[in-house]
Amino acid sequence: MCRASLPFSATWKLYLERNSRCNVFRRIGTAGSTWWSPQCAAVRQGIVDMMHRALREPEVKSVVICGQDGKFCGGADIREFGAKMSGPPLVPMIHMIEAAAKPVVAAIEGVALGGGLELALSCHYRIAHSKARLGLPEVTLGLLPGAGGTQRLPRLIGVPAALELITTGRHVTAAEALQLGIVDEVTDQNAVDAAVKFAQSVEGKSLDARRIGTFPCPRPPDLDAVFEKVMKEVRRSARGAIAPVTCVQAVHAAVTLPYAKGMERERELFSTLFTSGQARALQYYFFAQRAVSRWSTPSGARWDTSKPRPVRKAAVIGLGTMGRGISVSLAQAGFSVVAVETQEKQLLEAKQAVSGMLERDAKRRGAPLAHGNIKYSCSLKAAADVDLVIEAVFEDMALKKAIFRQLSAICKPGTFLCSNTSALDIDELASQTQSPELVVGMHFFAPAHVMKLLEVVYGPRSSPEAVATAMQMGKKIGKVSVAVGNCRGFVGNRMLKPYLEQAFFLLEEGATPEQVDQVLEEFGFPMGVFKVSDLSGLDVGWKVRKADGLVVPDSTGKSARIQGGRRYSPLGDLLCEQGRFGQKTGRGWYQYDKPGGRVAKSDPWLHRFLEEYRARHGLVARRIDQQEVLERCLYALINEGFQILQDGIAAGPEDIDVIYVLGYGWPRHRGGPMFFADMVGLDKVLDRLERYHQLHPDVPGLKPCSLLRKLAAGGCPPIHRWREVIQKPHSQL
Ligand SMILES: CCC[C@H](O)CC(=O)SCCNC(=O)CCNC(=O)[C@H](O)C(C)(C)COP(=O)([O-])OP(=O)([O-])OC[C@H]1O[C@@H](n2cnc3c(N)ncnc32)[C@H](O)[C@@H]1OP(=O)([O-])[O-]
Repeated sequence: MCRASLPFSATWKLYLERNSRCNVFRRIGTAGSTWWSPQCAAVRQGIVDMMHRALREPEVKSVVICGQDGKFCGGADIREFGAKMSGPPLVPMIHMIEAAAKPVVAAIEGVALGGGLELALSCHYRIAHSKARLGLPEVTLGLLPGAGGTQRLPRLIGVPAALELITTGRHVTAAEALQLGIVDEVTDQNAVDAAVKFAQSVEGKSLDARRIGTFPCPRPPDLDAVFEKVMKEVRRSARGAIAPVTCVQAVHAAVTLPYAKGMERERELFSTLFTSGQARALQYYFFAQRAVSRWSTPSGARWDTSKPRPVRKAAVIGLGTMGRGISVSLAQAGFSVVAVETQEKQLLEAKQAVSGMLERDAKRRGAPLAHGNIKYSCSLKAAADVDLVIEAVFEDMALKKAIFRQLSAICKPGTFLCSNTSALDIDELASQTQSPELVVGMHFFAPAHVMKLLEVVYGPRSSPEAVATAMQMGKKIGKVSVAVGNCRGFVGNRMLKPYLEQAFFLLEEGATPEQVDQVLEEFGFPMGVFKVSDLSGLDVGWKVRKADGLVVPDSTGKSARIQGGRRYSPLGDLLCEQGRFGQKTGRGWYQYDKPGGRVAKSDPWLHRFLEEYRARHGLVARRIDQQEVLERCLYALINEGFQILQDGIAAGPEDIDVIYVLGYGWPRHRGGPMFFADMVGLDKVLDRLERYHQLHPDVPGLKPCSLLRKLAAGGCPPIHRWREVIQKPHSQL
């Protein structure tokens, strides 16, 4: 319950009590509550009652609303969305605060997010601690600020700034909030004390100019053009997400309608989003991203029982693109880094490149330069005294093995040896060392200093301590780390294989790269599979396929379309043989204006090549519709995801979904591949896979995995119950 105290003569403090780290509304009140839950109803009731008392009692001249333990409020409790709302409604409560005849001041410490900021905006003044963060992140949960945020913020800070904050959900610092005019004062001292002092200083003054709901909304002179431009931009970057677009509509209402009508419009739009599948997906993803830190392995090691060892000094071996990005990430996080590249010339180039990256980043963030944290060396011996090594040399097992053997001899006892391999066997690398329990994979994604994802790969011999240390290290450098088992390609790249394979098969059967890419981009991927292939270089996969012995002609001299009894498409290999490696050579699945060009253009050569290829192999092109493109690519990938769960390579569907959203451009508003399967319906996914497998019996990737069958046979339990089925291998569910 809210409680009031009178520590300062005539100012009441309304405490928003909480007992959690984030102070969401659920936890305002000792048991925790949301605006919708009974406990939160009690909180709202408490605020309403206390406000009534404060307004009634003549000796009270002002009110301060604050959180406890240094946090104002993180907004509504997402877990409890959907529960029936009881108690005083939120919006009238906010109106009651705004209409109060005595000054109400919000003392913002920690965070004021979502409904928390909306509450603060209903106060007449806002005082923030300098370390506080403020924002309306509802859009990231598939919602819009539904308690007046879309109507008050533009009135307070103007339409362009409000649109930017509401459509991105970006948090701002207290300093930026002051600059924008969201808060009235920022303090380094105790914000509650400052707010109380401030409240006392404005007692008795007119509040007419302080009620944001009564402000006219500033109207840009070229209103239609402004909104048209913003809408176009938001639609483009939203890639099918509806919440950002709806946010723009809500802000438009603030400008074009009187306040009360604007609030009605906000409520209508909020209700539409609230029940949408996208909101479900984004809220699932919010928790999935947090769930992956509670990792476990099939051997029983767990996040809460395995202790990481401190790492102060780390070495990066190999300073190609990945090694440079990793060095930058480590240096920025304050680790002391030894960067090793055996060739002097490459070392010098890498040093310049890393310095440039650090400088640009420091400038962008206004942060101090982290140059001094990195020492460069041509010798592996420089890694002798580090606590952890990340090897990032070429994807070549023989080379990596040699390095692991040397590192094992050079490094001090207890040094963790990690490999940034994207697919190779961690156990094979561990077997080269004297202490295989210290070996894990740390698979970064390019560009390594930008991409948020890290796959931490444990082998059968990796110790829980090694996994815990790599996971913690990932967290320290700002990554979302996901612990995964050891297999070819781990989770992300393993699932990519059947997806790519289907894309190639579709070309053989009559599709074009443009058609496949368009379908995938309309689904929400930033780039279709063929554009990604051109960007990352076709030669990468070609090298791997050659090493795997797949690039061989058949008995008639044509490139083989069956390998090891299963269908194989040599299309990628044939392009590489023509020197078409993608953007870097100016030609790939598309053409570019020059080598290194970025804008993909349809290439008539490629279309002719496909026709000739089909003719050579006796394939007759057919019309392939959008649904088939999507289902074959995505369901093959999802099927592999189920196989990964069945094999225990990922502990749960959340791990896979986080990997796909953060590492492979899976649209966040679709939750991730496993969540998407849940939304589509497991029985439907199974049915379609069965059908496609009947049509293509030589494609094992289309054969539904037994876990999928089991889940479908068990009545398609919701995604949060899949773990129960996975953990009970014999369960019939
Ligand atoms: C009518 C309309 C009203 C309004 O417009 C709608 C809203 O307000 S929508 C809401 C708008 N608000 C937002 O979108 C704010 C979303 N939250 C955040 O941005 C960060 O959590 C916050 C900055 C608050 C703390 O960061 P941090 O210190 O790094 O800590 P952390 O992130 O690790 O979280 C700690 C624990 O709290 C959990 N949890 C957190 N938030 C919520 C929640 N809202 N709910 C439930 N739970 C939540 C989180 O899962 C975790 O649990 P666990 O079991 O330990 O894994």
